[in-house]
Amino acid sequence: MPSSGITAVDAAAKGMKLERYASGGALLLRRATSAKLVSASSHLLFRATVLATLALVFLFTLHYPSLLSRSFHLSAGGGGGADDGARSSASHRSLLMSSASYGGAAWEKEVRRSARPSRDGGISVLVTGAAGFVGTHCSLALRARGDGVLGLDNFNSYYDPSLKRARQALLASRGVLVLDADINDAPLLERLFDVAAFTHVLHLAAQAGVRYAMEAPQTYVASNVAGLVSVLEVAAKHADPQPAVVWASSSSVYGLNTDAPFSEDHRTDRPASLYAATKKAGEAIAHAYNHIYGLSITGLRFFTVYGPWGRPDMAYFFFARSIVAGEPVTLFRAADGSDARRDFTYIDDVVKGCLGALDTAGKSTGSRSGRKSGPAPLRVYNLGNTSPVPVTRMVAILEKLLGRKANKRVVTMPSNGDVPFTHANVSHAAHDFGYRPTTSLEAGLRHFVDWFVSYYKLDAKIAKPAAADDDKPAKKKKKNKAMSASS
Ligand SMILES: O=C(O)[C@H]1O[C@H](OP(=O)(O)OP(=O)(O)OC[C@H]2O[C@@H](n3ccc(=O)[nH]c3=O)[C@H](O)[C@@H]2O)[C@H](O)[C@@H](O)[C@@H]1O
Repeated sequence: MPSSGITAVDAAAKGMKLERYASGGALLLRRATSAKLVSASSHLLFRATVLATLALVFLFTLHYPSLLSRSFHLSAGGGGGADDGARSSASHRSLLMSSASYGGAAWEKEVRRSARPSRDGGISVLVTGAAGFVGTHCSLALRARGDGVLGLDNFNSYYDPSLKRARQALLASRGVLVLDADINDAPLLERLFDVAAFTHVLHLAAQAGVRYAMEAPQTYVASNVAGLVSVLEVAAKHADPQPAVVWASSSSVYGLNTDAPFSEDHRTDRPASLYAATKKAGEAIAHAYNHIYGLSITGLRFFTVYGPWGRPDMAYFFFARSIVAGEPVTLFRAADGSDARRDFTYIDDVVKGCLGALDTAGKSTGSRSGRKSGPAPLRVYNLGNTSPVPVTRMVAILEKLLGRKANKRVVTMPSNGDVPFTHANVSHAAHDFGYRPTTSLEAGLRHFVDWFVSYYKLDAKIAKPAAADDDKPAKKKKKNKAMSASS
């Protein structure tokens, strides 16, 4: 009988192991409980796991020290406007998405692959703000014609980062890599220039938005001033050879200028917002880097760019949302009672302007040694539509396309940095690289609404007019009782 007094059947039933040993002729029964075995093996497993984790952390820290600090940059920087939770979770996700590959051989290979042109004579462009609105469209267009494109974006939460992620996915499907990285991360920028021979930088990363500058002034300085300097520093002093830089300035630099249409020769010393002031500062900074380091620099003054994959912080975009949701839209009227007007410019026209500017940029003349062989190009161009439209008209077009009336509230323009009108003269861009905007606001907003409805899956909610004629005034439609129509 077993010395324990427990039968084999009982033991089996209780999950015990019975083992028999012959020792000195006596039958010994040794009992070991499953619990003990499990406990012993999990201790071993736990120790092994801890050791392996420590070893991995040690190796990781040795190989990717900059990544650990980058996670701080990403969560501390950014545009703001959304809660910190969203920002830090976006940063955390960014870290996860990039940590596997930053800095290693596989990462370098991917960077080179994305930056390499696929056509003879193609250019290689580092696009900052590549997951932004203009950045996405320019990157796609460059890629489509066989140029190399490597994108950077910090995916901040100034507006919905999931839209930026969707743009990133679209770019990835076309072979364009967009790294989670901040333009103020100078070591990373240097590393990129060591890995890939960029011929051009299309610098579009910025803190955009005129009115938000009153809420978060420091983010404008960090992105539009410090960030620009960071990019120009690397392009001027580290890249070898120096690339040509094309960057996004803004129509807002014309500020309180009253001469119209706005020409590049007009005054730009009266900005109406901090946003405009940082863009104006950028133009002065560009002058200095061109002068000292022989960097070829082109500033593009964009005029209220709109279209598919656009920015949700812009009026046409959030007006569309409000119209669909039946929420009020607030329209600003100039102090003299006139409607505010904008030279709304369609994204495809702007993309042509950006590519034209890249193609005609001309070479930088400086080198790492700090000497320049002669003067380099320094240019600035308006990229507008040349036909300002009242904001009230923009809303009327949206109403027609969405098949719903807006619930309008008209107020006198608050003192928020806005200017009453913009109007571009584009003769310099037309002369130098054949820039000719061709898209009417009606046609452009139709493309936007098509995208908007499909991206946000609004088809069921919106009965779009079958074939609205863009250029004729809206026909009277049956009033949908569910829609509010006060003005
Ligand atoms: O052209 C530019 O340089 C600038 O264009 C836009 O700035 P903005 O023209 O002010 O564009 P929106 O914010 O979309 O405003 C468009 C118009 O709608 C008006 N608006 C805006 C918001 C609102 O609630 N109500 C309203 O009537 C504004 O006064 C303005 O006349 C961009 O937001 C800037 O980043 C860009 O640099």
